[in-house]
Amino acid sequence: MLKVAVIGAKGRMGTYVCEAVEGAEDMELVARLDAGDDLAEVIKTAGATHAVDFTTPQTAEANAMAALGAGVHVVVGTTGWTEEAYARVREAAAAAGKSVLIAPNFAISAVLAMKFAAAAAPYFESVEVIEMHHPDKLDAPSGTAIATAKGIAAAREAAGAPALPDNTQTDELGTRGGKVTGVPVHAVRLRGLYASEEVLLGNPGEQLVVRTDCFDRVSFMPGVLLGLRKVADYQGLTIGLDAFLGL
Ligand SMILES: NC(=O)C1=CN([C@@H]2O[C@H](COP(=O)(O)OP(=O)(O)OC[C@H]3O[C@@H](n4cnc5c(N)ncnc54)[C@H](OP(=O)(O)O)[C@@H]3O)[C@@H](O)[C@H]2O)C=CC1
Ligand SMILES: O=C(O)C1=N[C@H](C(=O)O)C[C@H](O)C1
Repeated sequence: MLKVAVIGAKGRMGTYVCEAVEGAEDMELVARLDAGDDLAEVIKTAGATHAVDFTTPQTAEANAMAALGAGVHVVVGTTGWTEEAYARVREAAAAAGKSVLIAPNFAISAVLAMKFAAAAAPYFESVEVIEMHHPDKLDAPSGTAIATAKGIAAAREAAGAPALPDNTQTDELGTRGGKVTGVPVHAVRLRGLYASEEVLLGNPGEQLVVRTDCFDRVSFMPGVLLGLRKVADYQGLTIGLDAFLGL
């Protein structure tokens, strides 16, 4: 039986995660943690084996460190990570002998969209990413868009694809988007939307669109439960759910 502590339990995602863990036959929800709680103390006292974090880009690293310090495996859905923060968590996980999964997106449609976009990217002259979210989101661009752009850039580099064509001479307002590893990323914040992403790939006379839409937070729950079930099987830090899906 996995004994799970949920960090950010009162949040939009945390509420769903608590419900999903409570509904899983092989899991027990042993702690609900929020801002102001002594994470390490509560996690230890509750006898947790695993912690899940859905909090804020400003707090996720410290929370992961506290959970590792309390001796549990950690699954993180919070976005806004830097390469330096990944390195610090990788080191802490190795020192603690525990495993960590940090995944920018737990929805199968989004994980596959990232894979499909990377697979297609070397075959097109142009690629741009448009992510569209609810306006309560704290970070832009989304963690998913950053991971998508990095995957596209890596695939193009491995294939020896040339730089993306763009003859823009002036863009004082930054309307050509932010460049993530050279790939333009555009962020839309619109009431009524939840979480969508489109990757536009263009060649002379043709376009491919890879699109994922999450309409409800329930879409992330199978991935979060899978992450909890599998994280201990993978040593150290894993970034992205794709490894756990055999992708
Ligand atoms: N990987 C994925 O598949 C997904 C990732 N996300 C990411 O998850 C994160 C959370 O999103 P969402 O649930 O919408 O955000 P919310 O703002 O709804 O929830 C965040 C929660 O974290 C709590 N919190 C803040 N600081 C701390 C802290 N130091 N310790 C413990 N709890 C704290 C907040 O409490 P309070 O309000 O009291 O400050 C709040 O309850 C975001 O980074 C988002 O991008 C979202 C969806 C899917
Ligand atoms: O904040 C959200 O809501 C989401 N955040 C994640 C991200 O930044 O990619 C995943 C999903 O898009 C929902």
